Amino acid sequence: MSALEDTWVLRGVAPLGGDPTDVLVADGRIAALGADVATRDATVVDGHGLVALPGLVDLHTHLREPGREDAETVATGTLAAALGGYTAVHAMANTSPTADTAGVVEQVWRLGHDAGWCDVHPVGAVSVGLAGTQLAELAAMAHSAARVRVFSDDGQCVHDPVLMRRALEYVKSFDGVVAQHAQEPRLTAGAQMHEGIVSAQVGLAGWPAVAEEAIIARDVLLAEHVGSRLHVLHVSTAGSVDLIRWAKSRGIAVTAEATPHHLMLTDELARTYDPLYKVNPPLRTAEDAEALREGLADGTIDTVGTDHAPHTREDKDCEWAAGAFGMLGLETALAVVQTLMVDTGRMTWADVARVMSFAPARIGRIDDGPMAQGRPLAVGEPANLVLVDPAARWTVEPERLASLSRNTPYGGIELSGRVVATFLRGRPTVLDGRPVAREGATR
Ligand SMILES: NC(=O)N[C@@H](CC(=O)O)C(=O)O
Ligand SMILES: [Zn+2]
Ligand SMILES: [Zn+2]
Repeated sequence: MSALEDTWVLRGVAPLGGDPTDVLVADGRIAALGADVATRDATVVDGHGLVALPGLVDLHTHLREPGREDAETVATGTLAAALGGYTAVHAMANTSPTADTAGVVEQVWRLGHDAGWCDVHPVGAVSVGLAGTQLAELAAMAHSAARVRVFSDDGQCVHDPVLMRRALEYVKSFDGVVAQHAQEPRLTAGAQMHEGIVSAQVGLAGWPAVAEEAIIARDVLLAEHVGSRLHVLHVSTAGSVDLIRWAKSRGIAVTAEATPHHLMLTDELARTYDPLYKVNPPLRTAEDAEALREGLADGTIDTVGTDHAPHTREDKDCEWAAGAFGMLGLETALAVVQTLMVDTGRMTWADVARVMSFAPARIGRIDDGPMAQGRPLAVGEPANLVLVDPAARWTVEPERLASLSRNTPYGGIELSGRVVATFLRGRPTVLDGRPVAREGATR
């Protein structure tokens, strides 16, 4: 690569929404910050009016490869991630075969590396085949080339308390974390949507809030008992936020995630009977969504995770009960967060960097070493950056998304904030809102 290609000046950008400055990117790192940095041999990006954030990190992405390459591949999902401002994603283990061995996690890691859009950190399954009975080879995955630190049966709840306890104990030896999909299976058998007034009116089987809250209550106590790290995925109820607030006040090592869709959307959408709005956990009430926004703003909720869950048309263009659970998220997450939290004055851009980059990188233990993510925008740090135009307003058009699937719940909705550029260790993956393929990358 010539100097021209790997030296960049980002003119007049606002790091974390602060005072405008120039950023010099050279040799994959932030080489200088300040007014009028040298431009010789550099490509200049006019960044006036743009906010610079550390590259976003998702702790909760479904890439569907191996097994469901008709819904998403590592290449298409990570392209969607780059366009959404992400420089790293954690790929959930509910693939086919399950990512429950060193071999499968290394395969996913390598596919991500070869595609080159962003770093892919595989999540390892907690139990063999996500079956919830036998512990998977956690240490082998941790010590593989993929260096797995996050373990989850996401899609399924680790409902056996003994298995959950063993997993929490086991991951301590390599500073891992168990990420729980909190869903009591007996209380949610056959459930289709949130249990409440709307489910009664539309006649769909309900998924009660207590089915989530009971597992969170149990798991924070288990995490306290064994002195291990617990991460709660896709928190969806006001009661869950209260439980996590309580656990944190006791000093329990729990972190929690909210998804963009649980922050923005409610169970009223089930009245459409369109399975586009069918997701696990289900969209809840307006009061629950407000409690999540409050918890995100006050730090009870640590991260926004997309739970990007691509599904094919065949799995979504059907009646509600037959539809698959899940919705897309990578290309819209930052705009949803800006629209709900920044434009309303509830969060600053520094807060956005915290919940979408610093905290998820720290939880996943990828904030260290040459591949470090979620680092401050400072001289010497790896140049993982996203430039956002906060003044842009756009209407989500499902057909224009890079994901192989089309199941976004935001089609036709106007959001604010567009990703203009994404840099992965000094190399642009997105410029002018369009993908920039790396030479020799797989497609
Ligand atoms: N969220 C969903 O509704 N679906 C996810 C699984 C999960 O995150 O539980 C999927 O893999 O499709
Ligand atoms: Zn889940
Ligand atoms: Zn998920």
